[in-house]
Amino acid sequence: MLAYFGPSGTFTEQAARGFATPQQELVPFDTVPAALAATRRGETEASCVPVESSVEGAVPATMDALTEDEPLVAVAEAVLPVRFSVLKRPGDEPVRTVASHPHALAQVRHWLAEHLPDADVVATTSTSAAARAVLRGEFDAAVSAPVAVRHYPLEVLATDVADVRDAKTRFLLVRRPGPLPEPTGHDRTSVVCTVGDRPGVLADLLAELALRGINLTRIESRPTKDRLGEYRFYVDLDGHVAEPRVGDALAGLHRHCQQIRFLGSYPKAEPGGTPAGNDEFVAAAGWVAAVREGKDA
Ligand SMILES: O=C(O)C(=O)Cc1ccccc1
Repeated sequence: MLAYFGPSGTFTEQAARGFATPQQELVPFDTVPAALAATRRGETEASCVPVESSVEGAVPATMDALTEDEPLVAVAEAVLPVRFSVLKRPGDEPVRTVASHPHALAQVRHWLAEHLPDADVVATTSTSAAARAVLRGEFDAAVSAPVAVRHYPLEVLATDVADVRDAKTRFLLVRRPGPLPEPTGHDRTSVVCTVGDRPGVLADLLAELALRGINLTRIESRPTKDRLGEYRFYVDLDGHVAEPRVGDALAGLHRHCQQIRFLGSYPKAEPGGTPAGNDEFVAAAGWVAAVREGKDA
């Protein structure tokens, strides 16, 4: 069974369908923490959750839920193009309220200002939770994934709605810790670093990557929630922990962090980034090993 952030008809469901094996059952959960909790309890083999949007940045609910409680590790990622459909109940009633996930609302602000300027905008847990609520009569319209209309008998008011063309969202498939995916030469590694309050600590983290030629693809801070001004850093970098340079860099991060959590090494969904170029690191590690054994100098 594969858990996903639902209910039926979310963008996350589309991503989950891309990950699922033909015999794997997909199970929707109304929140990201609920989906992840089912995987932590072992009730589902894996969870598919949204992690990052090219327009709105990180999905805080996912970042928090991956850091709190028992560790889960990403084994795959997917990147989906995001365009919205606006759905309403059939009929001529005016649209006074529009609902959706905050990331969706942020991506259609201009469209709403132009086409539904008087409507109140309401945040829901997901885009399809908004469609479901429209069907129940709680709101008049929902900003949804185009597939939502297959799940909810609503009328399409508009399609292809997006203030930003070519918007994309990245999703992760996470499991309980176990064997890692094999390195492909085109991987991403994610970690969360909790650091103490001292001058230069962030520069120390970045130096571990820079001096090994490792490309940083994302760094985000989130409050630890323990004390005002105390943050965690979410770091995504090019490469796989099995590569000597990445392993060395993670060991370096570990030395600078009060806490560090490994969130996975997994194949990147899209081309780009720096090529691995690991040969000199492998050669160097081999030389050190030989020196230690007294076979080289
Ligand atoms: O609510 C959904 O459908 C999701 O999967 C989260 C989301 C919201 C907006 C854009 C992309 C993903």
